[in-house]
Amino acid sequence: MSTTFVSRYLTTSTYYQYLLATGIAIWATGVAYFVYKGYHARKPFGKLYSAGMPMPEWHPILGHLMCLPPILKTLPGNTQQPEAFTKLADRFDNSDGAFYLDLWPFGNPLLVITSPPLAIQSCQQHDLVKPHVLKPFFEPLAGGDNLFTMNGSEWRRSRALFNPGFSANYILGQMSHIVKETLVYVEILREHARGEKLFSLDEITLWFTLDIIGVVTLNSRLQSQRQYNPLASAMRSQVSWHCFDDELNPFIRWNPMRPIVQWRNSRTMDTYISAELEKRYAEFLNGPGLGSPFVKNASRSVIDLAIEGYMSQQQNNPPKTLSPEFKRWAQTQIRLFLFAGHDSTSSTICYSFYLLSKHPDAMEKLRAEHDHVFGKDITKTADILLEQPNLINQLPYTLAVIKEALRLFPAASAMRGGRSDVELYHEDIKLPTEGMNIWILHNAVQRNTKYWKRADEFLPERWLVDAEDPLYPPKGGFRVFEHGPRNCIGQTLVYLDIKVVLALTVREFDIRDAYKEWDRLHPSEHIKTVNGERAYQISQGGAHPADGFPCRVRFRGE
Ligand code: HEM
Repeated sequence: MSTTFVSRYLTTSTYYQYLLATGIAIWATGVAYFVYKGYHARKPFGKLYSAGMPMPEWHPILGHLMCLPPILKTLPGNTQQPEAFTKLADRFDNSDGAFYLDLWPFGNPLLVITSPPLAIQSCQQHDLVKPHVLKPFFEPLAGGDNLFTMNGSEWRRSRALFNPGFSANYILGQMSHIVKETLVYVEILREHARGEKLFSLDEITLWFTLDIIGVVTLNSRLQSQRQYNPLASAMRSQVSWHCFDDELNPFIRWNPMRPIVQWRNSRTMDTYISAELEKRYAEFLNGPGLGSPFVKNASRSVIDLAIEGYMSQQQNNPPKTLSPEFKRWAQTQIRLFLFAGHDSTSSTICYSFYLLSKHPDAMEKLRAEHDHVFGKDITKTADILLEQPNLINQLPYTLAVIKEALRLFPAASAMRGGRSDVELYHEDIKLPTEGMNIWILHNAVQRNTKYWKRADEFLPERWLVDAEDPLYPPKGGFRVFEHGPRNCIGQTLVYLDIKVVLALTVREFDIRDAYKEWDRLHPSEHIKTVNGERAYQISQGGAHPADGFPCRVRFRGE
């Protein structure tokens, strides 16, 4: 009996020793791997630093990790990363155009661009690819490689396929759909005005922009402003569960529920889109070719263009059902359009209302322009727009207001992958780009005081003056939709959409932020402004106004 005891004891002890040794070996391998990766991550920055390239004080072990905490301390906890980077640029010399940033292991190697000439070089003069780091951001939203993240011939083919759906003429032809959805939005604003309640403007606007992009993409009404729609709800849920690169809270970053919820949302979106694809394909097969270019007023919605592209590859012998590969591809593109098409537009609508409410003189000019173009009877505006959609192109001041909102509060930015044979020229310095993710920081470029006069002021007039006027926008300074081949495919829709919204709302309502009231209801000691701005931008898909833009709306004159 005692022998059994000893052998068991020895066996158990050996087992624990084995376990301990394995643990130590794994830990040592992990540490060695971490050191190896760290060394290779820091090495290029060491060279750049020694060569005097623009960057904050760099440390061989910590890189730039210690630069950010003092800045983050001065900002609200949820502010978007670009705010911290812009502030960082103010803290060292030689930083008015670009600077390198080494944030490993919390971030990828960055070359941050803050000046128009360098942005032009990055996106227009060189044909640089979209880098891999964009993929994890888009994966939960689109479900795979998509028009935004693709490169090379795959991207060229897809872009050429979808371009016709976003031409100025075709988008203007969507006026009746846009007015229809906007009238629902206006009715919801009326209900809020009657109810005299505090509400989130961003929230109701997001559902509205989803309904617009739903029509443009799927050729069918989602009606998510008024009722539950599985696709729209899953997309909004996916955005709200999205984890951003700058998320430091480990409980949010590694929330075990996230993959489950995102998987379920993905499945809901794919199932919905798959059914729409099947339905539309059957209509194509059985009907006169609804999306056919030979049919007058043919639809060029994203879904129809995708199916047309598929059919054109079938050599006059279309199969009875869509192939699984095509369906997978189309689902991904459609999900991307639904996300990109609603998220940033909503934010811009909120900021347009916000800036107008802070600048009564601009609001007065805007209303005068609408009175002049549509007449003083505001009940007729929608019908006038339906009868003469072209009138929407006769609103120069309205367009200037929207551009100024986009300049001051850009909802997105751009990124390109650097290359060993590409250097950017900044004054007399050559900036190597190899191994860097070149981040064109629209916030910083569009407020760069070296190029823009009165950069932080809301001045719609700058979009209406002659080139000799000091206020005139600098070349390449307005990048909100980027320039060059990878520019935003949806920009015409954005302008049309927001112009219609303003035309149908500003003369009926006074829309004001209610941040003071919100802060009274949600007291906290935390910092709540960025450069004195309470409606600062946070990452939530694209950049959105903090706290969903709490707001109150009243009928004008009440
Ligand atoms: C205020 C609203 C919007 C802003 C600020 C915005 C901004 C941008 C920017 C900056 C890019 C280029 C990114 C880069 O170069 O890395 C882009 C690309 C893109 N946008 Fe938008 N966008 C808006 C609305 C829309 C809408 C309404 C749609 C859909 C109809 C859309 C669909 C896309 C797509 C598909 C791309 C990728 C294009 C390509 O690479 O070929 N966006 N957007």
